[in-house]
Amino acid sequence: MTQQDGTAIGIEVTGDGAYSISVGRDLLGGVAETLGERVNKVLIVHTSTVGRLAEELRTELQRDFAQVLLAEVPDAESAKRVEVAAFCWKLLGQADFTRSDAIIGLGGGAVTDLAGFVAATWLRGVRLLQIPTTVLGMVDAAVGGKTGINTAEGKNLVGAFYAPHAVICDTGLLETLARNEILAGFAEVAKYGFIAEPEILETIERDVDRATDPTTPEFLRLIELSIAVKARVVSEDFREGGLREILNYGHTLGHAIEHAERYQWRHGVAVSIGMVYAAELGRMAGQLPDAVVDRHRSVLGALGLPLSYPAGRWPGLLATMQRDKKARAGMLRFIVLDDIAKPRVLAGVDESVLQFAYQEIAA
Ligand SMILES: NC(=O)c1ccc[n+]([C@@H]2O[C@H](COP(=O)([O-])OP(=O)(O)OC[C@H]3O[C@@H](n4cnc5c(N)ncnc54)[C@H](O)[C@@H]3O)[C@@H](O)[C@H]2O)c1
Ligand SMILES: O=C(O)C(=O)C[C@@H](O)[C@H](O)[C@H](O)COP(=O)(O)O
Ligand SMILES: [Zn+2]
Repeated sequence: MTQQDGTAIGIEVTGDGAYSISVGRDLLGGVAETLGERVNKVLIVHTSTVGRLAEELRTELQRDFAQVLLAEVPDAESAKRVEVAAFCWKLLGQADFTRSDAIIGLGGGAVTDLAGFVAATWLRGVRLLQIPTTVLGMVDAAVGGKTGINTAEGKNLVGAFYAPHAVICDTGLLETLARNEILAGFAEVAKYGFIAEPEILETIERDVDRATDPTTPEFLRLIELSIAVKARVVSEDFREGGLREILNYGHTLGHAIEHAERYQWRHGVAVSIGMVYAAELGRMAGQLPDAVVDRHRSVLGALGLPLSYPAGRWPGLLATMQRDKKARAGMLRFIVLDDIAKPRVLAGVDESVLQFAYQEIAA
């Protein structure tokens, strides 16, 4: 991490398609420069919840670029549909967007996943600038180059690995974000604590209110620590050949819960339950100590996140998990911990053990 000009921290993702993630406040004045001179036209993909911000950004960018268009898309998970991607492709086609033009994803993780997918697929790839406006987008969705949409069969089943040109995380944009959205984002922050960075867990345990208040130094530190873990992993394994799978901690069951809830639940909320399940599995099928399992419940509980799910839902969840991207030849794979910051893949576990672990989180 390098301090840039006193206001922004720069975190680098290295390897093919290297890019920089800036974290700080009042950073949107630098968007035009970040996009670069070769860009001619810009499409800003956003939802109505950040509509005013999108308008302001458009006005600002019109000084530097020939054409700046807005694509307002449906809110939250409804944005991650092929029909919405097609709507964006249509706008790009009608405005004659070429490979020297650019797309901005401005919004939560759902918007940045969609905008990233549209950028990856339009003309097989145009410049992408991600400007996340949620905690979850800043620490996770917008910063790692995984893009995608859902299908009727499951979550993120269509997508591409596509590196952004840059990511700008302006924490001032979080001022309008609802408290429950901040806490949902903290599920992914806690995930980094469990898989890699104990300081994150200690900071939440010390004072959860300060940790989750976007105006405190503790909050900023947690955002930076989280992005740093993600950047380290993505730099080493952009296309998820191995190491990157650890970022899916809690997601095998989490994605199945999102599917079961018809995507009406927030991603982080589902992942919270998924992490408690993964911890129980790590205890039963691995060697995770009881105290660490308890710590999952205390940290996630302190964040006000759910820890259990109805007992009768197991058969449906199991069927959905078989379609998880980590599954190989019908064999389910989970990320479990041997201890804090010691993640590994667990594969080929007997279904009875999977169900037994589920009983521990069943409401
Ligand atoms: N690509 C990845 O690596 C990755 C990682 C994690 C999550 N994700 C995806 O991210 C999505 C979840 O992202 P999310 O939690 O940001 O949810 P989201 O995008 O649905 O946003 C949550 C809500 O906050 C609103 N909002 C956004 N910014 C706001 C602001 N500044 N002020 C007021 N309201 C605002 C949105 O309109 C929405 O209603 C899921 O689809 C998940 O699969 C992707
Ligand atoms: O960046 C990654 O890699 C992750 O797994 C991050 C997750 O938090 C994220 O939800 C991701 O979209 C899940 O990936 P998927 O490949 O299982 O859809
Ligand atoms: Zn996630």
